[in-house]
Amino acid sequence: MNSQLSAVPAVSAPRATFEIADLNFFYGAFQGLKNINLKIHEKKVTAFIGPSGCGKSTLLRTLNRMYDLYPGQRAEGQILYNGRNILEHGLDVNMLRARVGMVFQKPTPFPMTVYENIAFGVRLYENLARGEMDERVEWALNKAALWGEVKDKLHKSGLSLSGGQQQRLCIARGVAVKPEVLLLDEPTSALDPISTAKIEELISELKGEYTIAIVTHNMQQAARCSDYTAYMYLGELVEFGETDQIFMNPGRRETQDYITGRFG
Ligand SMILES: Nc1ncnc2c1ncn2[C@@H]1O[C@H](COP(=O)(O)OP(=O)(O)OP(=O)(O)O)[C@@H](O)[C@H]1O
Repeated sequence: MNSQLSAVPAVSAPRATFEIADLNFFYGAFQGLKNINLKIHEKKVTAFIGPSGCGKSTLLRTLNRMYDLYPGQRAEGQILYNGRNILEHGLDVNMLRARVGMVFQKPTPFPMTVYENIAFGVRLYENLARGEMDERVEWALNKAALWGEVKDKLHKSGLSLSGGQQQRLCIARGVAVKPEVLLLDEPTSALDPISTAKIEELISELKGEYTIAIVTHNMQQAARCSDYTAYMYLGELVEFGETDQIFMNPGRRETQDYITGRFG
């Protein structure tokens, strides 16, 4: 008998891109997030779900300190990103936002050409020769599954594209600076079903290379696109786990009520 043990592949825990510990967030005197503890896993999609006003966008906006732009908003606690607490004073927020890109609910192309929408952000961080910039623009538009539709319109205004194309242009703009993380805040809520399907396909493709966090109101979208799901309610994280488990076998009654539409 062959006594040699067959090789068992090692199952390693996924690496966390962000480790959020005891995070509290305040809009002036109002507390928008309460003691959040959560890991966002590397090269996976994490969906934030929960009823309106529960703090999903607030949580997303802490991950690249977008809230810094608004007076009176502040975060306390710790968000470790590559071993560093990004909530610390003195952090270079521009560098953070280059590593952690964001796409908003409403497509927000700059009032510039398709080409410039992408080149503009790249120029903030890199000094590329014209040919290299052309390559980067094509690469980013390909990543966002948009190149075929716009390659003959590179010098037309980004605002002349359809809503779904504009949103993919915003994703291309985010990807062009080669971030590590993409934060998507309800990226398809303003789009028709065909554009929504394209963005969902894109999310599945991008997750091989990027850590993605997505806020969505669409339960099917969370179930289709994400690997992990966080259910939030009134500023608290109620339940977090693998998406299959959260949807098929939630541990908390509140989570089940929400995902089955019995909430409220
Ligand atoms: N600028 C602000 N000033 C004060 N309170 C705010 C501000 N933005 C959000 N809030 C409050 O913080 C809480 C969380 O809001 P947030 O936008 O994160 O919720 P959400 O879960 O993303 O909601 P929705 O699904 O409706 O977008 C809400 O009670 C909201 O009213």
